[in-house]
Amino acid sequence: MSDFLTVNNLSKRYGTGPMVISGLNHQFSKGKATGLIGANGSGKTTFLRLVSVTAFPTEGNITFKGRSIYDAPHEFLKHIGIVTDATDLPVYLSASELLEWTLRARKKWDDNSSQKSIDNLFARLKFDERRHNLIGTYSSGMLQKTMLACSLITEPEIILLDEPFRALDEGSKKASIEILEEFKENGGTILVSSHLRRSLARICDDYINFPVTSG
Ligand SMILES: Nc1ncnc2c1ncn2[C@@H]1O[C@H](COP(=O)(O)OP(=O)(O)OP(=O)(O)O)[C@@H](O)[C@H]1O
Repeated sequence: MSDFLTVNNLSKRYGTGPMVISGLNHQFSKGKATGLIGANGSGKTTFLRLVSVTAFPTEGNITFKGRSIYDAPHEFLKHIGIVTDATDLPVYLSASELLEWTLRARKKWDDNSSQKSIDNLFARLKFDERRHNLIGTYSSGMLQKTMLACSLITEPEIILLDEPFRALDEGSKKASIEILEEFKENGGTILVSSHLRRSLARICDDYINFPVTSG
């Protein structure tokens, strides 16, 4: 689909600093995964912030189904799941409670089936009984699994993943990739960043390379 998620001549600088992203054009398609590849500081996280409407372009635009995502951010964000590089999850909830809260906030909670869906997703991600402990006690891998589960549980159209495998052990990484492949097979779109191209080889259909700019 040509008019799904489109990046038009996108540029971003912070304040009066150098351009971090310059004139980027790209079309993302349904059911495809795109790797965002580049060295540290090349602008991958900045690009994901622009797509998640937590930063705004200096020039250019991003459209979703023909409409600027900056015109109606909440409408757009209903369709999005996000795994960021931040770890500021609510420390006094458990992962299980956070997913319940997320489904209720999106008005997708179902008394009959939602708890089972949450338990199944955590089991597939190899997240054991500690998912019922408070998030404040979690390791970095457990935080990453919590965010991944949170991004998937609402069945979004697009997921944005910033280095989603960084803290995962091999078994959990393999399990996560299988879940992401299934998400794609069901028509989901994935934007995933990494500084290591080979870590994305199994799921990505194409790539955007982010060069480091010196100003
Ligand atoms: N809030 C900000 N204010 C000013 N400059 C910023 C801000 N956030 C990022 N930058 C700068 O923008 C550039 C790109 O940073 P960004 O975090 O997008 O890169 P990245 O490719 O995600 O890096 P990494 O792989 O290390 O996470 C860097 O030079 C960084 O210092």
